[in-house]
Amino acid sequence: MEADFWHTRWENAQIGFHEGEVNRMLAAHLEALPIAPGARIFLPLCGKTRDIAWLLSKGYRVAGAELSEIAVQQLFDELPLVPEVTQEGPLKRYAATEIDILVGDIFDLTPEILGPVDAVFDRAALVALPDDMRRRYTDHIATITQRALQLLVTFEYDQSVMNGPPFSLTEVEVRGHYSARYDITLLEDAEVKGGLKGVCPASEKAFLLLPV
Ligand SMILES: C[S@@+](CC[C@H](N)C(=O)[O-])C[C@H]1O[C@@H](n2cnc3c(N)ncnc32)[C@H](O)[C@@H]1O
Repeated sequence: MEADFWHTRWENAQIGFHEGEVNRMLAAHLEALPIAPGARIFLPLCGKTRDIAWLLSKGYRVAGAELSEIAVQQLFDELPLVPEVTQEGPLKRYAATEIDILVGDIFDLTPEILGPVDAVFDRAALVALPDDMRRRYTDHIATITQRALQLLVTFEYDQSVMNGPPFSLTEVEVRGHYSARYDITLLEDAEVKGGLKGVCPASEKAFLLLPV
């Protein structure tokens, strides 16, 4: 997806992907992550997800990356927190106590700008990207996080019935992207109640990726 696609979605408040409450897979499986209290968790393509508020309330530190400044302004308004905003090369950093969100193209994010992270929570990030961007994205995530462990949430459905995003990913494709770098465990495979976008039978999967 091109940047304009996402900017337009945020400008027009077409954000059906936004859950408005903590993601069920995150709440169910956070305890499966071998991380210490206060760990720093990175949410790529974070939008204004309420997962951030939930993780902060559990005592974790949060980092995020998001293209849309509208999304990030709404995120801080809704937390509510007043950010300090600084420019870091092509990115902006919105920072407050225990939270840093880098605003701009995630492919401009470097390990130095991101800083060390202990885990990645990928919900609606890998599946938001078309096939030709996914290989670049998975390589980049592994690089900028120095192969931090991941909790990854994906959807699988008949792609001929509906167009993405979110795009359908099979377990084989997830393994194709990540098995050279991580041991992969399928934690849960659950039917999406009512179907994806209320129309398409789908399953939602949670994977734990531990660096090898
Ligand atoms: C499907 S939404 C998911 C948002 C969030 N993870 C959630 O669960 O609500 C994908 C988000 O990725 C952002 N995005 C898309 N391409 C991006 C890029 N290259 N760099 C940073 N963010 C990007 C979009 O603006 C959008 O907010």
